[in-house]
Amino acid sequence: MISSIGTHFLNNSLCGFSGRLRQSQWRPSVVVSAAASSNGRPEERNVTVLAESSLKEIRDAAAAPVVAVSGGVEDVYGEDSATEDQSITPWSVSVASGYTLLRDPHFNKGLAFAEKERDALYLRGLLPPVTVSQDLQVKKLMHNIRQYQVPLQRYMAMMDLQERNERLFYKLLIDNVEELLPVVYTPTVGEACEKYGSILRRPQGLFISLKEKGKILEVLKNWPEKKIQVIVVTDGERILGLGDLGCQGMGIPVGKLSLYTALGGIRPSACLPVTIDVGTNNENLLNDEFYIGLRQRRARGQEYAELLNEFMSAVKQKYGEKVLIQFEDFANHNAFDLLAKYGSTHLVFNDDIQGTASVVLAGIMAALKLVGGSLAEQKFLFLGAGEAGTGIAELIALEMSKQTDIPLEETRKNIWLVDSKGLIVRSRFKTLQHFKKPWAHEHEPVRDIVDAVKAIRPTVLIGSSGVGRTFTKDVVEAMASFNEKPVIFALSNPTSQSECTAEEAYKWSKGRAIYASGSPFDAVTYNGKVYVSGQANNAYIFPGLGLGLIISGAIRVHDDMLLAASEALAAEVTQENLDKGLIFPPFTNIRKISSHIAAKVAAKAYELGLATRLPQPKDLVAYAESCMYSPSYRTYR
Ligand SMILES: NC(=O)C1=CN([C@@H]2O[C@H](COP(=O)(O)OP(=O)(O)OC[C@H]3O[C@@H](n4cnc5c(N)ncnc54)[C@H](OP(=O)(O)O)[C@@H]3O)[C@@H](O)[C@H]2O)C=CC1
Ligand SMILES: CC(=O)C(=O)O
Ligand SMILES: [Mg+2]
Repeated sequence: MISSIGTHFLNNSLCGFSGRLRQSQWRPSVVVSAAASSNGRPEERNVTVLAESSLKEIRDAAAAPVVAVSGGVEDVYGEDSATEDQSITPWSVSVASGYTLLRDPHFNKGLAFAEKERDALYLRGLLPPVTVSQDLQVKKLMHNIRQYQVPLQRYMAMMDLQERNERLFYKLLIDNVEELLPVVYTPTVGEACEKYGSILRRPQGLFISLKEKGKILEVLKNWPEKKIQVIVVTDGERILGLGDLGCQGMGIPVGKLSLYTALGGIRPSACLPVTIDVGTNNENLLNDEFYIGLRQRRARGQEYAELLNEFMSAVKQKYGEKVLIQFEDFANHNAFDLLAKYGSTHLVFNDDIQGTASVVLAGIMAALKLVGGSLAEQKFLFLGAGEAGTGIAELIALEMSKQTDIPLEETRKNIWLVDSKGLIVRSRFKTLQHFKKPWAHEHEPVRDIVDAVKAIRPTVLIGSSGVGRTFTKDVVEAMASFNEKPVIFALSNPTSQSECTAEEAYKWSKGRAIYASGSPFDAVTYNGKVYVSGQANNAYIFPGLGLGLIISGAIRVHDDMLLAASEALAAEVTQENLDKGLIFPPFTNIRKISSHIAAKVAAKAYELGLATRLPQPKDLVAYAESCMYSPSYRTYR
């Protein structure tokens, strides 16, 4: 009898292989199995699962004559076939039962192991007598987490759970998404990254530093999972609005990928968080004895480009063409170039540029139902002209152009941006970074945001500067002076960097603002009325977008997919939401929303000829739903 825990590994296994093979030529990814012997105890037997690429080598080697040096039966370890001066691998055979099973986060169920499972899997005595349901475990954990007053303690409790019992972690997160999103994601993940060195217990994700140059493919092979579908990678240089956190940025890919699973239904084992460590220019970290990254200033230029290139090539070699690589929180001087460079060779997506654009466009589409008028009739002003600002601006201009047939160069003229030097105008053209140049319109220089608001008279004001409290009372009052319903997005994260709070937006606009923020704010009561603000965060988009790319087998990301995602998200905003002033649907329905986004994105991939999973499923929403990971416990034989 083979333990069910091992069976899924067995499908592709190469049982009983014998042959001569150098140790370095093969590497089993998993060694698992329990087979009952006559006395009913598990008999350890090795079953190896080999990477596809290794199979040919193995078959070739198997065909070669066998020369065993130490006698005995030829075995699957290669031990017998190694010469005495060759080193061999001390394979450890683990049986996923008993004590080991309780410590395996993929299979552990804690007190939810049923009586039969406790017998079959040698758990008797290792657990107290009570058997509980997963729902009761969720209830207990929520009770425990609510006891922590400090958000970082809640974050650590969640990370501990993820390391202890993965399915329970995802069930908890999915069932309590509104309450726990701010714990595993912004704002708390920001604080976690700042203190990552001190709070780190077990490293999560894959760290690839300059030390691994020339060996990145080998490093990827160290990751225990082989079938990766989504990678979120950062180099830690622009973590939220907190700046350069170096290697400690790992909290971001880990957090984003937990949302890929919880909100988008991507299997956890298919997700790989990566931090590329090329040093940090953060003096505090360089002088911090607990800092976990390379203690050197950031590599730039060729050294940086070569490491990234090696990473991108290794990923494609190891996981194939269809692995989605999400760039996250790179500084803008690298982000745009990486997206341009790898956009034509890999399935890449920059969340800060593209995901943010898609979510904000969705929010604007919904806001227009409250404000009235078409997209092309709006005038936009941004504070912040980096990845988020120019990414959103470009997608809005594209959508306007599609809606009106007016050329893109013309629709861009409805959109103005302010950076740290003031309004982006034609006279600054020569000195502007390339991504700002399309926005350099004719206008006299304007230094401050408040003056820019008065000069441009936007209907929509968007904060993407990473600097908190920059939408002052004067700014919001100016917006409210010429807009019946001023639309204000304060996108910067975490909460400390928000351009203005929800309370400030409602109070200073006398309750007339339509407001959304990157990090969540509690409902606000103003003049006896309760205002609920939406969360304008790319977390609405990337999980569904990623699911859509995966289920269609897309090989490239296209702007039209971002527009499709925006439309799908905007369509989920109900009249009831709008009546409360909400321009985003509640996160409680996010898995349903993600399946709709995925379906629209996949449909677009098929339409554009970028899908490889054929034939196209008839009902893409139902197909997307059927592909989503469920965190409910499985029954073990
Ligand atoms: N809600 C969401 O989903 C998302 C939110 N964000 C948030 O947006 C913020 C910015 O991110 P990103 O665009 O990637 O960052 P970038 O560094 O690419 O861009 C920041 C921009 O803000 C400008 N800026 C900085 N300080 C000021 C200031 N005092 N006054 C005016 N402009 C200023 C910079 O000007 P200059 O170019 O002159 O230096 C730059 O143009 C971050 O806080 C991030 O967390 C990002 C992605 C998604
Ligand atoms: C949300 C996000 O991606 C950011 O703040 O960078
Ligand atoms: Mg980001």
